Amino acid sequence: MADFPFDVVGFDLDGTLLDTAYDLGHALNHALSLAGRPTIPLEDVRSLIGGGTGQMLRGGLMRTGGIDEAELPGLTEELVSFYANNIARHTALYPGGETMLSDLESRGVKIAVATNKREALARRLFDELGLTPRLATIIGGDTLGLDRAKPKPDMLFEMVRRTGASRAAFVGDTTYDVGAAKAAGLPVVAVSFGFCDLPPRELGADAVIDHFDELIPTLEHLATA
Ligand SMILES: O=C(O)COP(=O)(O)O
Ligand SMILES: [Mg+2]
Repeated sequence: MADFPFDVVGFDLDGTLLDTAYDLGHALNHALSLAGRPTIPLEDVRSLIGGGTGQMLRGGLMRTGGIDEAELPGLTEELVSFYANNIARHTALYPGGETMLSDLESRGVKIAVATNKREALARRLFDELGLTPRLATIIGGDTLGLDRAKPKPDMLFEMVRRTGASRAAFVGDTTYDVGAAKAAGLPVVAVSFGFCDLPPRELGADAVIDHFDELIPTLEHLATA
């Protein structure tokens, strides 16, 4: 259908397209154990996801006694390597994700990803889930340099450039996503089922959806509003 208002829809990864909380939490707790810290419950891990692996580890260490800057680089690598080897044990698309992606594809819309996760981890995860061939581009938090990660707009400008989008929208779950999209001048939809670092309706998105079934009608509505 050529009349869909957007030719590219970009997605955040963690807490938006994929529920990664269990596998990320498992990796964080592995790193905390190596540091002699207590583990933290999965429910508490969710609020630490969105700023990238380094931020999640810092948050976990803060909650369990504080950060020792000297041990941070080594622990980060331990976390990343454990996560890479256990990346898709319990990770899956959120409900309705498969249908929503097919519906966008059938309208000729390109699907892109801009995540603060390291690009190599994102690629590995999408490869394991068989989703990589469906993605026009994958931009990670380190792709342009960590200083240009969301909430800076750079990753979304790069997404538009790489996909040749004439009209793009973005979908995310945190202030990092909404901040980046707004700074890049893109309409943004927040998902209330993600890791949301603020109550979803306070994220400042142009619309909030509670299920992926709502995404296509919401984007159509946004384009005419
Ligand atoms: O790994 C993270 O903490 C963030 O990743 P996201 O940008 O896909 O939410
Ligand atoms: Mg996210």
